[in-house]
Amino acid sequence: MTTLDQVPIRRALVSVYDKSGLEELVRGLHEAGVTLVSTGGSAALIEGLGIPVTKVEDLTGFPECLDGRVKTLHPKVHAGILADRRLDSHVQQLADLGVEPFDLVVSNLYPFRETVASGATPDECVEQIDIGGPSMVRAAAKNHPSVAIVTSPARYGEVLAAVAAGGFTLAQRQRLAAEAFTHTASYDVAVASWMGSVLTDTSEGTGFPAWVGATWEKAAVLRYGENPHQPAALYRSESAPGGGGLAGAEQLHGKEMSYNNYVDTDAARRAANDFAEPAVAIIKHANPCGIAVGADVAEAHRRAHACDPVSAFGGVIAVNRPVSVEMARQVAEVFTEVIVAPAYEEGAVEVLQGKKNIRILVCPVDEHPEAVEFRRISGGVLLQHVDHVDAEGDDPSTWTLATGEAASPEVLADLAFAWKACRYVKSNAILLAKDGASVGVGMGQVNRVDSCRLAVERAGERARGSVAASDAFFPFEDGPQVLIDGGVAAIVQPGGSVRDELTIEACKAAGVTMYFTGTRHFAH
Ligand SMILES: NC(=O)c1ncn([C@@H]2O[C@H](COP(=O)(O)O)[C@@H](O)[C@H]2O)c1NC=O
Repeated sequence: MTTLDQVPIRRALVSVYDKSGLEELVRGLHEAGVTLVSTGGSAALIEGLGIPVTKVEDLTGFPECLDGRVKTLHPKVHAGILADRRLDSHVQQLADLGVEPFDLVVSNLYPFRETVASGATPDECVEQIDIGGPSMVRAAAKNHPSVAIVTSPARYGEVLAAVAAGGFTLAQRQRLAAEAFTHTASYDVAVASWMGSVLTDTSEGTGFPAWVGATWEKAAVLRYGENPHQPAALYRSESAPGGGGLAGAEQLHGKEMSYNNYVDTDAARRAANDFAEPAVAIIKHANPCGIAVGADVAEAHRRAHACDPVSAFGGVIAVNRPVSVEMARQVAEVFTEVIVAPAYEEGAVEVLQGKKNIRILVCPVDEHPEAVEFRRISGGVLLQHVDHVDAEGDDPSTWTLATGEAASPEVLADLAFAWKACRYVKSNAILLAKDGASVGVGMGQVNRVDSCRLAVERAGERARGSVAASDAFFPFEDGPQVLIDGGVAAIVQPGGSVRDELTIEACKAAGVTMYFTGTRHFAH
């Protein structure tokens, strides 16, 4: 079979919902002598420009009908798109049938995602499921050896350049075809996801639909992955609520973000953004080495940093309010890999830019944080609801006093802070806090007593009079005993061990208050 490298563009089918850039495109096509065929709204726009255009209904002899549900779904259109002009038999059949071939199809689809996001009714959403558009796009993409398909207004400049150059090359048509199938595949995933979870419940009451699809668009190739021998890239979710999140953050300064920077920054944002008051989290290797709230961000940062200044070196900082100049000055004193904030007050970025290497990111606090998280395992993926604050058992008024005197409002506030903060620490997690700031963190140990030792050791003298939170129950009294010996005044933990009595006895003997939350906050 012969290969058609360049196919001159003489006849184009135009049917676009997004009409941006259409005027320049059709003017350019017309000036280059390209014949235009088009659907209702697109044809009206072209006609309005004084450019000759054949309406699809005049081509087919069949009116657009059913409120636009049937426009291009006609053999005269689809035979013109699908004829493989490398085959004499196809060329002959077109001639016999009196069908003229198309060299170019320009189409983009009804705004289904946007309609769903607007809170439209199911009927309105269904009406925005494009049928004729994807059929044309897929047909032209399949037949890329003969036809060029363009789905993005961003490509219109290339179309005009190709027309002038004698047509798209085969390699260009292949790339456009791949882009077109991405366009329709991503569209269909959005439709199928909505149908299987919003329109109807395919989860059989479990809350997890029978099928889950997601589409991701390459945003950047990273220098490398977790280690230099691992190639890596960043892909952006095409269905993320608001389309933002960390993957959509704007970088104002500094070296390119690395794979590990993204992982740590994600952990940092998650920790800082869950607090209502000004909060700062400093993360190393996905664990907080300091987390604190304050009257303002500068105070929160000072206190978070003070938790473990040694580990904060080379850390990633997230803050849930605009960075002030005062905070920027403090941050600039310490080697910091990344700072991420919803905004920067005037002058703050300039102060931070004094440090050549710090990566400065702007990323709004997510209005609708993702409710479900995925974790890949070999051959599959695990889904779970994100462990957001306000889980049952997070409100101190629901806690049970297991032993000791009821905590004063100040101590209770510290316990509530510690309980909230410890969920951002990898298990087994023990977090010591005082006055709304962590003072010692024991993370990621394979037994809870070692996490207690680590937290107390890191807190040093500050352990005395602090409060402790444990992300899960104590299986034995050895862990709590370490905390008691370190001078901890009160403990909060889920409770629920068969040996809770031993832990209660140890606290009682030391006069230490202990609350049970009934909720666990493992983070693996
Ligand atoms: N039904 C059809 O035959 C049909 N053919 C093309 N469309 C869509 O109609 C839109 C363009 O319509 P108009 O040119 O009338 O503004 C495009 O988004 C295109 O994908 C159709 N609409 C829906 O399925």
